[in-house]
Amino acid sequence: MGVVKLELKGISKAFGTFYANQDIDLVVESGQIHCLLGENGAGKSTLMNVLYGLYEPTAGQILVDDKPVNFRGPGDAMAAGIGMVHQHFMLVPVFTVAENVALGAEPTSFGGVLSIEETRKKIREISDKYGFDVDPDALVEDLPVGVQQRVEIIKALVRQAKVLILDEPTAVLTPQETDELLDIMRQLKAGGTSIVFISHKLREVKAVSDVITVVRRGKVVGDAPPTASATELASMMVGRPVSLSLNKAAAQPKETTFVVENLTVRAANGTNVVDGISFDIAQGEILAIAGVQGNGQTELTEAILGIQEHVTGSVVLDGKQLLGLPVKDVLRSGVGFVPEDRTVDGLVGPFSVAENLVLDLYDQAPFASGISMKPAKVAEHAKAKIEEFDIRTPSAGSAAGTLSGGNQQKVVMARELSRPLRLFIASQPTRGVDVGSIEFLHKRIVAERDVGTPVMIVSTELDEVIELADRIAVLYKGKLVGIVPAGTPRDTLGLMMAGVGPEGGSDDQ
Ligand SMILES: Nc1ncnc2c1ncn2[C@@H]1O[C@H](COP(=O)(O)OP(=O)(O)OP(=O)(O)O)[C@@H](O)[C@H]1O
Repeated sequence: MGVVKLELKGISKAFGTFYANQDIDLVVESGQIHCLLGENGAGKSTLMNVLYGLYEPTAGQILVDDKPVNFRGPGDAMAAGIGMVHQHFMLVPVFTVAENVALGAEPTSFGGVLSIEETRKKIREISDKYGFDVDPDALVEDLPVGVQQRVEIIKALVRQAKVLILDEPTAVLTPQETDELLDIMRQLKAGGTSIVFISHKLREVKAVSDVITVVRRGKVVGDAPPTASATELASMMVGRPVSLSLNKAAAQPKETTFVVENLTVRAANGTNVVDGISFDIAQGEILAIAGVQGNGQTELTEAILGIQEHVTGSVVLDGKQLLGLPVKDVLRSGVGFVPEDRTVDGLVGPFSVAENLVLDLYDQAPFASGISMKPAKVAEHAKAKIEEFDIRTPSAGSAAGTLSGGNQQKVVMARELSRPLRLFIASQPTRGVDVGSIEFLHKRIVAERDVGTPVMIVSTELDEVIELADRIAVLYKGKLVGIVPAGTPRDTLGLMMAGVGPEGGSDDQ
């Protein structure tokens, strides 16, 4: 027996005196894809954590098939037929798919522990039914992200989930993996599974949702049909009209001050993950590096920053060779850097928002004099940046790690864009950020260009590349397929991302 109807009634969740959810009513009908749409920090993940038994609500009730339930943990939620796939997967990399699926299965949740043999059989059944194409004997660490995500979905389905919560599942996927996931969601729905889907990408939301509930600042604003336009949805979630296109002025490039020549990064297995790359960026110009994730982007930016080993070639900024310098000296040369994974490299989670906003500057004027820090200056700076970048945080003293994903991203962007820069490098600058804040951050990046900073954007989002770039360099298997001007047709860029040069020749060997 599965869940037919799931109802949240008057759910509130407070952290201290701050209410992340306030009196939320939501009904998820059987076999529907129900989207939750809302700004960063609106309270979507918090609500899902309440529904999955991770947080106890401060007030309100959850009803499964009209009966009140009380979840004391995810085990209870699973037993009631609710499954959740988190953004950061909870898989053991060195185990096989079947071992991961069998792991931690609670006997009561589906009427008995499964043997590995039974688990493999079930995985095959589910995989065939929904077209998952997952091998139960594959090692998880060998699987692409998109397939690992399917393993998480299988885990939930083996535990007989009838309601599946997917919290920003496409944030980590390539465009092709995203299309495949949307297809899987449609198949699951056809099989009677309901899905609560969280995404900031309006195109996806409109493509798969049956109903869209918009939340703002912890409260439900209302429902919208998937036929609503992207602009309507955006303004409903933000509470003001949002412009979805940037309309930036043409670049006025000046002197070329950043030059990369023949940059090569050799991996432990002897292959070149970055293979003889050369490009330059002028002051007042944005070069976007496009490409499918995993084609050398991470290694390229890390090589420039001085984090990678086995790097050869040349990286010159303002006439100075950066290769071989410690990271600290690279940053002190005026390089602003937004890493692709903010939780690992961008923030110190237990530190406050205010401290994170001065991470590279805490020992310099005006935030320090001699060896003593000036807390009043740090607080003043935080107040200004929180306002300017619209960082939704209970206070400047809150630990950065407790902020919502999109707001953590805004902290990193605010910090890096708030000092005099000679070069700005941002990887996935708007990952997990809502449409209203994307509008702001994109304008801010263009403003940095317009004060004369060379800007390098690395993005797997073609929309973002097209929006921001003055020139576009496409990376494929560690090599540059070509550097083309802004305005190059999307189809040409798509082909280049698959390794086909701008003139039509294949760069694949
Ligand atoms: N464990 C926690 N402790 C304190 N505050 C928290 C905690 N978890 C969330 N919050 C606060 O609750 C608010 C809502 O966060 P939540 O993660 O639910 O937002 P969201 O809508 O999922 O945002 P995003 O789109 O950026 O992921 C945030 O302002 C955050 O600071």
